[in-house]
Amino acid sequence: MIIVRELAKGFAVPDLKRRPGLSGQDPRMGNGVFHSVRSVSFQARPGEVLGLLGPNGAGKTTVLRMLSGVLSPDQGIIEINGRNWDRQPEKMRQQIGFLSASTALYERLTVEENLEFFGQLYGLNRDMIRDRIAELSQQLELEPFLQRKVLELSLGMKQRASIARAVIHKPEVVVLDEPTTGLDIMSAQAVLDFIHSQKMANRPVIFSTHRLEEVSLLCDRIAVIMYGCSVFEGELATFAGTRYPDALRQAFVACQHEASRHPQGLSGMAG
Ligand SMILES: Nc1ncnc2c1ncn2[C@@H]1O[C@H](COP(=O)(O)OP(=O)(O)OP(=O)(O)O)[C@@H](O)[C@H]1O
Repeated sequence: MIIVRELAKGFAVPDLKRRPGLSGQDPRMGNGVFHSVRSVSFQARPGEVLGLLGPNGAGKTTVLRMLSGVLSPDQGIIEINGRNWDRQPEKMRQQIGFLSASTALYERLTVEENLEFFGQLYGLNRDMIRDRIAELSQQLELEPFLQRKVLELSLGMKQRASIARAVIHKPEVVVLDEPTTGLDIMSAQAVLDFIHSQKMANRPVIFSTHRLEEVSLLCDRIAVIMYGCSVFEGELATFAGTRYPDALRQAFVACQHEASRHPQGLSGMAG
């Protein structure tokens, strides 16, 4: 189980007024600091899939980077299976499998060589790496291109190989930042099937997406983030009823309108 409570993260930014893409009413601008994430909370139990939703720039990637140990939070708690890891980024990396747009593979190595390399980095022995590659090859349909160099792969193949890299160490929690963005239908489906397989294996999965069909297909819970605050956290059905994905779209748009009306005073709504 992963519990995230009141995470916050700000970045020192010398000239906030000149930052592109920020609306004049964005309450996150401070004195030389942009408070990218102000207060985000959610949880996912074993076998639950949690969708992280929010408009561009809401703070989703920043939250996920804190979960992965890439960024340390200014405030808040990240607890995995009863232990608080947020001040131990090295240990956190062992607990979490994190995929983001910057999860890189060595282009001149084959997929299998990449997985062996990253498996060794995580301290897995030869047998463990072999078993894990076999398991992930099946889950992510990697067999046809395991022996191919990464530079020869399509975007969809690369993404599946990157996911395998991210979870080679069999983490407790899987965290995926927009895992299907830019993928064709078959590759996106392979990624969604993988998320489902993690759910079946009783592992919590947290993923961010702008695709509401994916949310309605896969998610048990959602966390909606606006201006760096979670404005809803709870079961999908509580947020949007059961008529997906139309009702979900309507609920999300209504939530965004409401948040834009008083962005300073956002407070969470638990479901
Ligand atoms: N290192 C940083 N320094 C300054 N500002 C940052 C930094 N990282 C993120 N931000 C800002 O924090 C805000 C939230 O960014 P983030 O990438 O977390 O949003 P997001 O919800 O993932 O957006 P998208 O859906 O477009 O991917 C943005 O305004 C972004 O420019």
